[in-house]
Amino acid sequence: MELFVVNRHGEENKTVDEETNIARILKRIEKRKRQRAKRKEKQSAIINKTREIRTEKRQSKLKEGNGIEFISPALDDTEQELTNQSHFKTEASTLKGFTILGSDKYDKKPKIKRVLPRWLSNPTIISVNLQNLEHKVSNTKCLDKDLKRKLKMNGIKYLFPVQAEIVPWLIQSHQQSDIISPRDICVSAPTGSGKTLAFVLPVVQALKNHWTKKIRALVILPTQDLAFQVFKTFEKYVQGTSLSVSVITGKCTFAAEQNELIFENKTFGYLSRTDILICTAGRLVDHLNETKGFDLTHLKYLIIDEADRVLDTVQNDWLYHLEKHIYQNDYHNQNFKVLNLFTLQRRRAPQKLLFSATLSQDPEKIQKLSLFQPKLFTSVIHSDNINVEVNVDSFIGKYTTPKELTEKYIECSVDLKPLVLYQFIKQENLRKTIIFTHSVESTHRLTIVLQSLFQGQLNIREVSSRLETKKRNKLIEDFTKGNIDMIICTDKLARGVDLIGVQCVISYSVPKFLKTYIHRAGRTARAGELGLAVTLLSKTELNNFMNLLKEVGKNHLEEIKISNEGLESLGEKYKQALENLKDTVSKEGGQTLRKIKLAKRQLKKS
Ligand SMILES: Nc1ncnc2c1ncn2[C@@H]1O[C@H](COP(=O)(O)OP(=O)(O)OP(=O)(O)O)[C@@H](O)[C@H]1O
Repeated sequence: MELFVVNRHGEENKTVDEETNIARILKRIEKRKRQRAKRKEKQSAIINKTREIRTEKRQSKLKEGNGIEFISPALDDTEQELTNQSHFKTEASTLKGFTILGSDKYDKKPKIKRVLPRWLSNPTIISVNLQNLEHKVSNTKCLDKDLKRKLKMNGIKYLFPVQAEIVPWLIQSHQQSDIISPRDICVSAPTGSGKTLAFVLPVVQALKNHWTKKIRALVILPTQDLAFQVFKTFEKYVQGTSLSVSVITGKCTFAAEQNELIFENKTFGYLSRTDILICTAGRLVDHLNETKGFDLTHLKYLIIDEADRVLDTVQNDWLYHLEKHIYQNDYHNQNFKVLNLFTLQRRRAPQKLLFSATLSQDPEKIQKLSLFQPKLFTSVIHSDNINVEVNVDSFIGKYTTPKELTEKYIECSVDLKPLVLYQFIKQENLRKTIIFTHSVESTHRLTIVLQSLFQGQLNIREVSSRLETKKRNKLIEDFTKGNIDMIICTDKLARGVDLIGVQCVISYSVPKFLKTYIHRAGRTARAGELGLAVTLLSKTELNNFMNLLKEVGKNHLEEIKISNEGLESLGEKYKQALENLKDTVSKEGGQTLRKIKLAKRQLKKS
C-alpha cells in the first residue's frame, strides 16, 4: 500500500499521530466558532447604535423644524465611524451626498405579465369544427366561376373554416386599392385543416388576370417533398389559365432549374417563364446569387408555409438575401414599418403570408420578418379535456390539434417496447399506420424486428433518408393506395406530408418537443377524418411527456393497457426476431465494409 502513498513534502520519516491531528482540527473549529460569534455580536451592536442615533436625530429635527422630515445627506462623525466598521450595508450606509433608498430585504419579485403587441393578443379566431361545415363553395361570392368548378372537380363542396376566413380576406385585401399595401398575416390552424388551399385559391385568383410573365408569388417550404406537394396543389388550380408554376428544390440540376425559370430575349433581355415559384430556402439563395436575370422585384405574395420551421432554419441567411434582392432599388424601405399615407403608398414589399400548425407567436422571432401591420388568425379548441382560455388582451394562442384526433399512451419498459407494439397492433387490428422513431438506425432495426414478428401477415416497410427519392416516393404512394399496411420512419415525415386515410400514428420513441408531437399526430385525423395517436412511454418518460402536453391544455390522456400474460407467451417468437435482427445487421455491416473498400480502391486507381 505504501507504494501508492505520495509524500509531497519529502518528510519521509515523520509519522503523524492521527489523534493529535483530529484534536488540533477540532480546536481550530472551536476557535473559528468563537470568532464568528464575537463578530456577530459586534455587528448587531453597531446596527442598534446606528438606529438609536437616527431616531434621536429625527426626533430632534422634528422638534426644531415645522414637522417636515429631512433625510440627512451626510452622517455625523460617530455614525460615520460606526458604519465604517460594519461589513454589512445597513439602512444608514450612505455615500456622501447620496441616499440609498430601500433596504436589503430580498422579497420575492412579483411576476411580470407578458405584454404582447395588440395584433398578437387580439387574433381572429378560426373554428376547428370540420364536421358541420357552413360555407358552401357555390355560395362563396369572392371566388370566380372557374375556381369554383375546379374545387368541385376535386371533390370540395364546402370550404373548411380556415379557408372560409382567409380566402375572402386575402382577395378583398388585394382588391381594396392599388396604392395601399395590404397587411401581412400569420395563420395558425391545426394539422390537416386545409391551410394549403387557403393561400392557393386567393393567389391564383389574384394573379390570373396579369398577362405579363413575372414571378409574383413565391412560396417557401422547409423540404423538397413539401415543395412538390404544394406544387401539385397549385397545378390543379392553374390549369386552363395563363399562369405557370415552377418548383426549385435541388431535385433537378441547377441548369435545368435556370432554364425553367428564365430565358433570354435579344430585344428585352431576360424574361421570366413563371408566375408562381415554389422553393426551398437554400435553393432560392443559390438562384439569387447565381442565376442571371432571376427577378423577384415584382413579388406580390411571399408565402412561408410551415413558417416556424422555415424561420428556424438559417439556410444561407435566406431572408437577408431575399430582402436585399427585393429592395435593391429601394432606399426607403426602413421607413415602411411606420403606418402613414406616405409609407402605405410607397411600400413595394410583397404581402407576407405565414402558415403553420405550430406558428411561433413569440414577438421576438416574428420581429425579424418585419411584418407590415400584421394580423393573426388562430384556432382554439373548446372541449372537455382541452381547456384553452380565450381572454381578450392576454390571449396569445396555443397549438391546437384536430378535434377528430384521439390521443392515448401505453406505459411499458424499454426492453419490451417492440413486443408491446406488436401486441398493440394485433389487439387493435391496425392497418394504415405510421410509426415514428428517433433515428434512421432505430427505424431500420424496428422494421426488421416487426417484420420477423408478423412473419408476412402485414406489409411493413421503412421510409428513411437511406432510400433513394424515387423508391421513397413509390413506397409512400403504395402506402396511400393501401398496398403497404405500415410505414416506420423518422420525423422527416412528421411535418406537412398529406397522406390520406391514416388510421393511427404511433410514437415509438417519445417526441422531444411539443411541436414534434403535434406534427407527428397530425398525420392522422386530417380533413375531418377520425384518427388515433398513441405514444409508447417508459416510466421515466411519462412525467415529462405529460408536462409537455399540459402546455397546450391537454391535462388527461387515456392509458391503453397491454396484458402481461399475452406478452409472456411471445417470448420464443421475440427471441427469434432478435436473432434475425442480429444476423441481418451483421450481414449488412459486412456489405457496407465491402462497399467502402471498393470505393477506396476505385479512388486510388483514379
Ligand atoms: N374544403 C375542403 N374539403 C375537403 N377536403 C379538403 C378541403 N380543403 C383541404 N382538403 C384536404 O385536406 C387535406 C389536408 O389539407 P392541407 O394539407 O392543406 O392541410 P394543412 O392544414 O396544410 O396540414 P399540415 O399542417 O399538416 O400541413 C388535403 O388532403 C386536402 O386535399
